[in-house]
Amino acid sequence: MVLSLLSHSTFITTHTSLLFHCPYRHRHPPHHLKLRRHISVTSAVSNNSTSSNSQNQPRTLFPGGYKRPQIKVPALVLQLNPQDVLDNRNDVLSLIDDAVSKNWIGIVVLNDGGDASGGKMYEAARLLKEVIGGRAYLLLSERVDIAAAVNASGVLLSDQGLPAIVARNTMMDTKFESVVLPLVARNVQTPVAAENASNSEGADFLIYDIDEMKSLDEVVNAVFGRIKIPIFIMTDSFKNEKLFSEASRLMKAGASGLVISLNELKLLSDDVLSKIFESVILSNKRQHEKLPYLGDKLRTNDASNGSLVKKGVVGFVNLEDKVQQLMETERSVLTEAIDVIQRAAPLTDEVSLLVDAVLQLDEPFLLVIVGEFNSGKSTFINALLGEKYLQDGVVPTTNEITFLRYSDLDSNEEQRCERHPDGQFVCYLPAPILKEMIIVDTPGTNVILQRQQRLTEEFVPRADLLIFVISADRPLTESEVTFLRYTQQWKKKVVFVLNKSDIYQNATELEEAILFIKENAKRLLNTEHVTLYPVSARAALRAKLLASSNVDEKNEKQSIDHAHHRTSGFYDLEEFLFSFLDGSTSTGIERIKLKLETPIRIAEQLLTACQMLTMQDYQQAKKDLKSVNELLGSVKDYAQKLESESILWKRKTLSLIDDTKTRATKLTESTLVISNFDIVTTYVFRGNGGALMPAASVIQNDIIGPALSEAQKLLGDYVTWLQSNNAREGRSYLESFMKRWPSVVSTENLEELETDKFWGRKYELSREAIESFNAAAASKLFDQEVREAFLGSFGGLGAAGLSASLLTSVLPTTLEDLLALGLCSAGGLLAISKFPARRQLVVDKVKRTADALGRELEEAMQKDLVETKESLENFVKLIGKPYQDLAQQRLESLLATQEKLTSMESTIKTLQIEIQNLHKS
Ligand SMILES: Nc1nc2c(ncn2[C@@H]2O[C@H](COP(=O)(O)OP(=O)(O)OP(=O)(O)O)[C@@H](O)[C@H]2O)c(=O)[nH]1
Repeated sequence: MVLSLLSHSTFITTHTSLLFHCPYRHRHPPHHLKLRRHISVTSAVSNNSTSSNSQNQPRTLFPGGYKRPQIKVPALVLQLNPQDVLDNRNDVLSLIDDAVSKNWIGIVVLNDGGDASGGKMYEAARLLKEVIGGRAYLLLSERVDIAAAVNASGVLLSDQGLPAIVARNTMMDTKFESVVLPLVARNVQTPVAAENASNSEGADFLIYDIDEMKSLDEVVNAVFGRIKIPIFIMTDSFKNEKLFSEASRLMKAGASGLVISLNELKLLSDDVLSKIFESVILSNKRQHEKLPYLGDKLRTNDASNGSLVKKGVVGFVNLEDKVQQLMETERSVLTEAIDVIQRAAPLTDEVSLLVDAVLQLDEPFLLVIVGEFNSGKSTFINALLGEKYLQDGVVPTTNEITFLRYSDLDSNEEQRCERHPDGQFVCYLPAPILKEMIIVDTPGTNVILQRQQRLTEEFVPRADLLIFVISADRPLTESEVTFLRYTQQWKKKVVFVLNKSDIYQNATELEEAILFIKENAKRLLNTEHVTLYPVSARAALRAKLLASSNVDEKNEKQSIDHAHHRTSGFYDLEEFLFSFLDGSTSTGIERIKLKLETPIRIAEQLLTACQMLTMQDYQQAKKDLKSVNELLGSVKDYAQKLESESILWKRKTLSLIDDTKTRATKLTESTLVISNFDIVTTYVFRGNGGALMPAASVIQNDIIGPALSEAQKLLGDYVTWLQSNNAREGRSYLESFMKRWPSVVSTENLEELETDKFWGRKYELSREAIESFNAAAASKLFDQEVREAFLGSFGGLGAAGLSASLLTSVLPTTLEDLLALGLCSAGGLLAISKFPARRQLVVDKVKRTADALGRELEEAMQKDLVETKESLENFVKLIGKPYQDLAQQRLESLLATQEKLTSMESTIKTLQIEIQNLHKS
């Protein structure tokens, strides 16, 4: 299950919420716009890090921070001047709309037009943006400021223009809510400039200006093969009649497309264009090479495009059929999207918005009336309905979202209002307009009661069209502006109603108010077309009521005439609404588009939010995995530390052995002296067996005995040191894991981990080694060696020879021994001359025995050390493994989620384009 780890109840649980951008967030808790869910997050570094992350929301979620816009290739880039747009706007915009809808044009570049003022460029850009929508990218030449102001997709910089990074950062600063990087393209004329722009600058695509077609070969060789970003070719040398062949040639050679002017666009027939594109798609290998760079998404896009097309969008003659088909496609795509969203963020509350919106696809259009309290919403709705169905008044009257639906009641029947189990308040009224649409009355937006305000805000995403009622006595208040901005987060279409316009003294006052609202709304909504109707809802209602009442004819006529002049705006608005309901008009198609787009926009927002959450989780999971790996890896450091500390223990042990060796050697040397008459005679005559001789007793009692017990103690301490070190480290690892990931290293799991084996383990080879060294046996051996040395030398001499050695009692050294013996007994000389060698043999034997013991101990100590280290490593691996596996799985599942979200976004985008092209069917 995707994010299954997140639901692991015993993980550290942090409440994380992700906000859609909400203008009210500083004023009250924006609970309505939270993507609420509980995320169980693990943090190895700090358990608090996640909660603080969630508070400082990252600006983005995509690797490297932002999502890169994808450039469709092959495509045409249309480059035009502001004046081109402004001079003949309707024709030009419709031409562009057409070309964009057919997918010929992927990018529109608006030049700064040389002497064109910023104002003109801004105006032209807004018009273009409006007509293009999300179907193609709009880039402005050089003017980063205007690009940011009109929310264009990016900028085209000249060869000498701003550095790409500066342009990108400037745009990003102004588009802080966007997770899509602005596009930065560069105009180049030479291969070197092209390479610089693509490599070091990081431009997204290039427009290559070729002076002469003859330099094409140079460009092909030096540029196309080496530069990976899309390159669109611009040249004056296209001859219209030859355009097709030249364009095909260039694109087959590797160009991503051509830059064309408005005039060229006018001349290019669909036929020519489709031939160019087909020939390129069929034969251009570079196209395929580019796909990996452009990302899998493009391929998915194409695939989903194809699938949408296959599903029958193309080929419908009848708009209704097409709408029906689109709706079905949309329903199935969105049902899948709901599934993807629920899996990606299981506790997302807002998914219900999408569920509702999908269910409502079949429902009539949702016309939602919003506005501040007391602006006249209820009166306005009553006027639309032609009856005083709703209460009006100066105190806030609407506390609930109220759906007004059509019902076939006869006029005598009571109107029926009921609260539905899902919390909706629905009133069934017999007003004819409700046959075509559902009107939704909402609580005023600046009410002191926050609940009502939130209700309205929450409802905004579901609206197909917002009627924003502004009261003439306070046109565009600050809170209205804030609310308006918020509606744009959901990209809602807004129609303004300036109500109570009867309070203006004269037409000039009214005109001024209209101008003021329109100008400000244009800026706020970033659109050229602001629809505003000045009305007097009260007068319109009165007129309608009068018309339907039984007053005498003369009065009636007077009243209606009187009302008419005050309510003409209202009739215009009604006309607009009726044309809106008529699918055969352009506003009617607009309504269908809006209706179809409502769930799409919700899905878009939810998917973006899910991407953010998933990215946060992904980063966290990566940190977790890194941290568990580090923790596991740190055992090696510990082992190294243990190893180096153990050297001291070994040194101590070896030096003890060494001391003992020295003392034993000395004793041997001092014992094996001929002048030790007593000793010699005792050894020679006592014969084998019996108690140890004094020297051997000294060896046993004074040298080996104490040394052994000292060594035993030392090695005992060493073993304890190893064990306690291991126990301490093991426990500390266990605590670390338990503290950070209590669910994984739970006490229950521990039993399974058989930690007893770890804790109960003893490392005692060294102690065993020393204990197996037998002091008595060693002393006995020494005794024998000494005796053999004496016997071998003196055994055959007899008493005479031996007595001669009396002389030597005063002579301390071996040489003197020999000299003395030589003088006294020439016959003994030969026998005795071998004595020093024998003595040396004994000494060497003592040394060898000591050295062997030293080596044995050292080896045993090393083995104990290695076992200790291994057992700790195994233990840590054992307790860390479940988490390591889990963290790894989590990472993989989050990656899979990201892929699904991205592919869903792509499918939805394609669908959205289909919807936006609806008017072209
Ligand atoms: N002068 C004038 N007053 C109007 C007009 N329309 C409504 N009013 C008055 O404005 C006040 C508020 O009208 P409502 O229709 O209750 O306003 P509302 O926006 O529905 O109020 P809430 O539901 O409380 O948010 C009432 O006293 C209406 O009579 C109009 O066109 N002209």
